[in-house]
Amino acid sequence: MSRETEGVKYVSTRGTAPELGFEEALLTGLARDGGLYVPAEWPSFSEAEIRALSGASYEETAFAVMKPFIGGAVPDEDLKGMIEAAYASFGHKSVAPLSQIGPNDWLMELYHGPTLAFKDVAMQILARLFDYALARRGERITIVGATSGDTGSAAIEAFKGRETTDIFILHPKGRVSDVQRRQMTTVLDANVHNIAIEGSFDDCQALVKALFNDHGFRDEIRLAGVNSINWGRVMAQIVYYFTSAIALGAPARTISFSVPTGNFGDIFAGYVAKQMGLPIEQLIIATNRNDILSRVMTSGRYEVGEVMPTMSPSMDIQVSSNFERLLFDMYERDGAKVAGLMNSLSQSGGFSVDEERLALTRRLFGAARASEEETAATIERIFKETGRLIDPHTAVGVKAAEEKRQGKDVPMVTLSTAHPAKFPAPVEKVTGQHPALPARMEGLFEREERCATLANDVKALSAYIRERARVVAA
Ligand SMILES: Cc1ncc(COP(=O)(O)O)c(C=O)c1O
Ligand SMILES: N[C@@H](CCOP(=O)(O)O)C(=O)O
Repeated sequence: MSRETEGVKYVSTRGTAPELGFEEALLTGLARDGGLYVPAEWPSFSEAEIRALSGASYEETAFAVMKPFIGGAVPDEDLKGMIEAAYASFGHKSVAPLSQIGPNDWLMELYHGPTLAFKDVAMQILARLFDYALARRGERITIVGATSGDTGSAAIEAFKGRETTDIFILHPKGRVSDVQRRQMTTVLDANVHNIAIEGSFDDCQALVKALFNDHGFRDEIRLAGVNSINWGRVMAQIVYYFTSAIALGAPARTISFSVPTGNFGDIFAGYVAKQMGLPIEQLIIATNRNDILSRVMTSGRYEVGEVMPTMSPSMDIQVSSNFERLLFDMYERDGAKVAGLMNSLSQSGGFSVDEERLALTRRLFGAARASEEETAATIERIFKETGRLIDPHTAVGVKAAEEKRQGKDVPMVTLSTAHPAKFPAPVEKVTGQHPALPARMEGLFEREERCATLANDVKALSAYIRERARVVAA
């Protein structure tokens, strides 16, 4: 691994925004040319360095994996302190434990954080990194984020009450589960603002991007992002690919992962782990019937359609932000090419990927889509075979793993991205069992809710935020 990490540089996938250091990339979110920041180079670990992590705690591995992306921006002792604090509240001391569901099949339980979904793993450290940087600079920011349910609850939990930050979270009205909505709207801290948008998650995400692309507004409210457009989110998610692969025998063995996918952030973290030297055999893109990602892998055509509601609502997404980061690597980091593809996406709703580049990508990525019936049948089967309740997003991952796995000898880890109690209705319907919320969430359904409703209109949204954000432009 290169020890020369002092000045880690970040570049935009569209090639024209300024290169930034770690802290600026973190606070900037979306690049000013509309692209996403990625490190100028992927750091790499030797086999011996990966082997040395066997027996390390989650926190120790997190430090080793994230440090090369942070460089000198945070002194080691401070970073270690933030990592310890981030995971202290998790309900399992391994943070992301593995449990076996078949002879060579595993679930990685990513739902032991405060809001019961994998987003907590990154959000808990991200909030601390933000606070650290802002306190050092004596600055405040305004976070605006889009959620299909889980990012929003994790972000609100991580940023509530923080002096440095106001947070505005947009969710698609009526399209998140009751537990997800209440996890957001019952947080009444003065710096938290929930907004239900009359539209889909894609509309919410497009509104956030429009705010970022309005440079005047962006500078005025000191806009920052906590969606996976923010590199810090992806960075923190790389860690659990390392901990799980090492627990199952890496670097001596290769491991495959099936990843329930919507915005392509979580699976992109797996791709980065592979670039860093982790021996990953296969990464399976698991989608529900909003299957734009499985279609692009099969046909090469990325074509946006209507978002369809499913029992895995957090993945009801068509415009998948982080696919742009993969395209950047597929096109040898040619920012102009990526900008062209993204332009065609916004002008005509789609673009095509060259067949030869796709063929190379398919060496690592498989893709499968689970229908609603298949998702329900998988929840039922896993319950019958193992006595476990799994949530519908996890079920999509398990189904895709069954369909796409190559080689029975390679351990297959499905990312279990949410606790079943976040989506009780479909789980209870097929198993007859009601997945209970943990005791610490008792009273969630009795608490007062606070949430505004706005049309899918960027002007109305920016006016609403401007009135409430406490940041005043310098
Ligand atoms: C429970 C759950 N599973 C899977 C996903 C998909 O993750 P990603 O958007 O990183 O692909 C999400 C949200 O994004 C989620 O909330
Ligand atoms: N499924 C997500 C959608 C937003 O994705 P992100 O990873 O880009 O924040 C959610 O639950 O909000």
